[in-house]
Amino acid sequence: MNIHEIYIKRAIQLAKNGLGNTYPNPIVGCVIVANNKIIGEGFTSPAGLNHAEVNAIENVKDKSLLKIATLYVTLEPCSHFGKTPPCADLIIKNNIPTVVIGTMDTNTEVCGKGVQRLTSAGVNVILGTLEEQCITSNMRFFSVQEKRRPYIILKWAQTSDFYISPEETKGEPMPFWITNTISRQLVHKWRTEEHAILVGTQTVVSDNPQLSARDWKGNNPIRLVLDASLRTPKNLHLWDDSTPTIFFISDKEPLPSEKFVQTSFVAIDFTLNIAEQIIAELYRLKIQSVIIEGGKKTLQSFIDSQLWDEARIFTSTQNLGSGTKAPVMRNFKLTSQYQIANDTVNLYHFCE
Ligand SMILES: NC(=O)C1=CN([C@@H]2O[C@H](COP(=O)(O)OP(=O)(O)OC[C@H]3O[C@@H](n4cnc5c(N)ncnc54)[C@H](OP(=O)(O)O)[C@@H]3O)[C@@H](O)[C@H]2O)C=CC1
Ligand SMILES: Nc1c(N[C@@H]2O[C@H](COP(=O)(O)O)[C@@H](O)[C@H]2O)[nH]c(=O)[nH]c1=O
Ligand SMILES: [Zn+2]
Repeated sequence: MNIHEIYIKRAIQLAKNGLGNTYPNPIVGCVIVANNKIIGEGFTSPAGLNHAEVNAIENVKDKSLLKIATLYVTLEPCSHFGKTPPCADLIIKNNIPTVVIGTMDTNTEVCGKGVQRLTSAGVNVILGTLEEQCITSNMRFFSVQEKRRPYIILKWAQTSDFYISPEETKGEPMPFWITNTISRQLVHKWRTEEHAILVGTQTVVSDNPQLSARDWKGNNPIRLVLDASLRTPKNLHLWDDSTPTIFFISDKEPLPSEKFVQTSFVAIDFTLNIAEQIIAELYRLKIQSVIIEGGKKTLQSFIDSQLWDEARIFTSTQNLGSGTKAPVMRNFKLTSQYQIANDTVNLYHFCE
């Protein structure tokens, strides 16, 4: 690894601190180096607040060092007035002579313009250090830019004989836990990282899920529910209006007359491909990622439509013998595997 790669790698680590807090902005990390020492570091603050470069520059104690410093940043500095002024201008104003950039910003408002602004002010710009890793660190943002859809993660828990739940039981709806409590806490961490979370109607009716990240520090994702005929009983958690929630309902159904603050409704045609329609709607809403947590029919709709990027599957050691079968995977490659006590986590990526 050369010296530029070492500092960009550190900037990638910093960027990850912003995961789940910056939507709809990308996550960016920035490191400022002078005399072979890091003199400032920063990462993107929540949307509307400081970009990574601003935080890194603000964190430099001795600002006189900026005129001999190199600024490392994972994504091309912005050049437009969004909710904050352009970072390229701030770099120029502080007379930073060299900027090393991981990857270009494909957002049309920025693409190339940040670099152009810097070079025309005489800044020495070095492009493309650890480019692939910088793109991967912002896979949600780049999915929206390039594929014009959110990054899609499938997640489920199955028994060793491939069931995701037992036969329907009567009584209060609640989840049947297959995984251990540590695995479930990891799922809450994952929820804080994604922009939205989706489940199908039967999961809501059977499990009464909350879909919150209550066992981890961070933001709750936007809850998305499939509910063609609005058959979810009104006493279930998803109607509690406690967090932004979107019900996907049939375009043949009337919209509910009740007033909500954080709950809204989107009509789709349930006779057509629902995965495609949901994803198009999420793109329109500028949602950068979605974790789909079941059930079988909903997950299978996305698998069969080849609309997913990652699948995170827990397998426990218990057997159920009967119940709802796990979805059947297609177009995948196994990319990693690890244990959480008795649970095995397999990570798959989509491949054509
Ligand atoms: N172990 C685990 O990780 C998980 C287990 N589960 C379990 O899975 C079970 C539920 O799974 P499952 O029965 O498959 O149900 P789903 O939760 O996937 O919901 C299915 C319903 O969603 C709507 N829907 C989903 N996909 C489509 C489509 N392509 N076209 C039209 N409508 C669609 C339909 O609603 P409608 O009928 O209203 O028209 C359908 O009946 C529960 O027992 C739950 O406990 C659930 C999540 C995770
Ligand atoms: N049963 C099962 C899962 N089930 C998923 O978690 C949802 C419940 O979420 P919440 O109400 O927020 O705790 C449930 O509806 C289903 O989507 N998840 C897992 O990690 N392991 C498990 O064994
Ligand atoms: Zn900026």
